[in-house]
Amino acid sequence: MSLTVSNLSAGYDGTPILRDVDCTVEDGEIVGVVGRNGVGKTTLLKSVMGLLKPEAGAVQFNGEDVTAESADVHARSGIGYVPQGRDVFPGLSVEQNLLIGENIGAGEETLYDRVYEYFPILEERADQDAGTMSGGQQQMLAIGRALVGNPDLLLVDEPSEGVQPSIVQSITEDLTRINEELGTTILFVEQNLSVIQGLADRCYAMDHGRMVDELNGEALADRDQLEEYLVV
Ligand SMILES: Nc1ncnc2c1ncn2[C@@H]1O[C@H](COP(=O)(O)OP(=O)(O)OP(=O)(O)O)[C@@H](O)[C@H]1O
Repeated sequence: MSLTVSNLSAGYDGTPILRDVDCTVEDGEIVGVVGRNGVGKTTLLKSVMGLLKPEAGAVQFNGEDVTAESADVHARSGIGYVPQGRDVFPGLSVEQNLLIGENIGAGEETLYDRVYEYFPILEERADQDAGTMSGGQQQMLAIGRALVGNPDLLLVDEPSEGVQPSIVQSITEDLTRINEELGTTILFVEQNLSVIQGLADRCYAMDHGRMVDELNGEALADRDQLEEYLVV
């Protein structure tokens, strides 16, 4: 797995948001994208997933130019997407939500057993309507739905949003385990400092639609440095 984003520019209805964005994700890495509200983090993930057509630049996945491909082609070629706000289908059961993930994923080998192993609550609540679950449980379901199709790359948009603090920590650990045990590469967007530091091998900082910094090692461990990109 490799992902290379080069000189990417994208926006909405002619309003530019991303400007000349470059970033790479290597096989097996967990890479974060940090930045304040509205800097373009979600727009970047949507552009990578093919949910938004870039105006310029390129997205390469496994060495192939996939800039013009749609989201369903990306999903079948091994990219899983966990959207901001989770977007589970509230009136469908947990199991039906997972089945949708299987159908849009690569489809060769499904990972129901592994999903239930990481998130036992999803097996316990398999018949329950997704909309009746807590924010944290819905986040687990959204991750499980993306994981069940066995993606090589998982894009995760703000896993801590709307999730109570005790569950945030456990979701951070679950994503780390998924990366270590399944070899799933992860690119995530986040504003929660402990999630960023607990999860990322390195991270990019965005401001006004541009990549303005890359933090790893000591810089990533330095709370003050990270907070520059998080505190308004
Ligand atoms: N569908 C849309 N149509 C028009 N403008 C949009 C749309 N989605 C986002 N924007 C605008 O694009 C800019 C970047 O939004 P984006 O969601 O990418 O930021 P973000 O860094 O993910 O922030 P947040 O953490 O608040 O989600 C914002 O100014 C936002 O208002």
